[in-house]
Amino acid sequence: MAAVRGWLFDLDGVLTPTATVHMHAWARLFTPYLEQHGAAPYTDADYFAYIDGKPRYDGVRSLLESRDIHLPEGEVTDAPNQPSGDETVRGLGNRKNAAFNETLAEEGVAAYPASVAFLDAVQQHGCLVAVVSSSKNAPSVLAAAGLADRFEVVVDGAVAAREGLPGKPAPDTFLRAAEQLGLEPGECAVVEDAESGVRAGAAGGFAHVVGVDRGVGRGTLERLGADIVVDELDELIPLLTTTRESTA
Ligand SMILES: O=P(O)(O)OC[C@H]1O[C@@H](O)[C@H](O)[C@@H](O)[C@@H]1O
Repeated sequence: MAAVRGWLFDLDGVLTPTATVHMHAWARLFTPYLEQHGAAPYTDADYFAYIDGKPRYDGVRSLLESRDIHLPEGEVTDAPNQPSGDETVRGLGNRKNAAFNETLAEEGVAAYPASVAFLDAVQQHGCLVAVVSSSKNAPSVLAAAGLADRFEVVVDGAVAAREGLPGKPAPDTFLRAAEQLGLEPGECAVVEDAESGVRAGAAGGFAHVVGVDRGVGRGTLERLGADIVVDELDELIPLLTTTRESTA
């Protein structure tokens, strides 16, 4: 860890507890939808396997494919409340997003204290930091959590769409963040809680992939490529002790 000069953090589930907000919003979409369509019921395991960490419409498509349901893509402007039978992938994604924003506005966001402690520590050790999130809501979540000014670089879902970067599990968004920090992938560590995110980190040739176990499970995170798994990020602070010398 001493040679790491840049930390590339996922947001939802790593810095803020918003993976849970996303998870509930997806359940609000898919529980009634799958029931109405006579498909196998939606479970939390579906979220981890098919949706977690992926860009919004990739998550919709991936879950529907698991039930052998194939819908037209539609347009980003498709209404969230399309009538039954006329739904599109994008309309369903927009329905989930409305549910997400409703909860965010009602409940607000407080960052994980241990993650903020780790962020403080890596910055004190002279490392550069970026957020790499599939979410187009990343800027509003960062602002709500009081973290908007803490990162040199933010590569979120909107940046990825604008630049045509494939989303996680492809490594491209992490690689772009390293490039924007002016660092090689081998000088950066990726921090992720989602299966798709750990896969992306493992595919990118980074110095370390840190898994944060928020429900996926230590064994799965390790199998997919995490070389360290923690329950909370402040467990890593003692490993940073020599970083300042090596980056000076
Ligand atoms: O719909 P958004 O906010 O652009 O986010 C897409 C995805 O963003 C990821 O960060 C979350 O882990 C996923 O659960 C979410 O579905």
